[in-house]
Amino acid sequence: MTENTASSAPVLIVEKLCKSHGATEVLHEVTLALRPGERVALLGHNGAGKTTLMKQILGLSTPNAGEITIAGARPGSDAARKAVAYLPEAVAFHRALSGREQLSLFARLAGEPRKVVAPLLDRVGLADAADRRIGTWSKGMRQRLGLAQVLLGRPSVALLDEPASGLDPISRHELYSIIDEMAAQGTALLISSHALTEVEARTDRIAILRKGELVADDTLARLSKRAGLPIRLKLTAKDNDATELHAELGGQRLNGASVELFCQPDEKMERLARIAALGDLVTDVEMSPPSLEDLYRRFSGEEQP
Ligand SMILES: Nc1ncnc2c1ncn2[C@@H]1O[C@H](COP(=O)(O)OP(=O)(O)OP(=O)(O)O)[C@@H](O)[C@H]1O
Repeated sequence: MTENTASSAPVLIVEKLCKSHGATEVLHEVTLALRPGERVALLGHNGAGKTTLMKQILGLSTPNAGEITIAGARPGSDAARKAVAYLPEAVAFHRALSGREQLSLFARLAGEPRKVVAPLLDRVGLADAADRRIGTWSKGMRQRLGLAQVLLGRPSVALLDEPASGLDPISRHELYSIIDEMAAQGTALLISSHALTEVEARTDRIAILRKGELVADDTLARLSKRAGLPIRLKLTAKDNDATELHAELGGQRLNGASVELFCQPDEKMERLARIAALGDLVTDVEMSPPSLEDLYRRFSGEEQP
């Protein structure tokens, strides 16, 4: 997130958006705003409505109620189409074209000069494969070409639907560094994902859709606080014998050598002071705050709040 992000006006505003397919309501009063440079993870179970929300933002489908504004424009208008870029979950390209030909075509459609194509192919790691037919490429390579297309128009808003799917660990790492670069240049990114550990470290905010309703939209730290999930403390005992430590502190013994305790964030310092007072009975303390996976379970309804 850029430094002035917090003070700038949102570039994407979704207000009380409702969408039904027949009698089924797929999105219910979804409200969400993204400021320039923000990276927001959009999480939710299969069928929660993530792709449907992106389609409404793109103007590919019309909502039943509510409003969307992209850089001041309505979805589907020329101004909005210029401002927003989309990487679909399954990227499809012309298999007979080479990567360079396909991206050149996109550049022409976007009104960009041909000279932007080679540096972009290089940026997404496709310089060597650029002149081979896309039909011979792996899924990960096609995904990278999709990312080059997203970068092409220097969009104000980028919607990435499962961008890491099909990518190997190194490519995933590169993907997130491209996402960081786009954010640093002011693009607001909405990134749908099931890869919780990845988005935990690489996004500024977490939005969770549950059966079409937005049940969480905040930073990981604030969501943790709101959920009141406990912190885990794992203590290693002197001489790998946890008998005395367990008698002092209670909790759960692990392999006879460690003790596991859970406490609320506001009890943490008091617990640590008590542990420190035990002197060399404790040789190590590991502290783990709740992970995004724990929070996701809580907010997505796998576990009742
Ligand atoms: N054109 C359509 N007609 C009828 N139902 C639809 C249509 N498009 C989506 N749906 C339904 O809307 C719900 C939300 O689908 P959506 O694709 O938005 O979910 P998602 O969160 O993107 O899921 P996934 O993680 O599996 O990609 C699903 O129950 C889906 O079956």
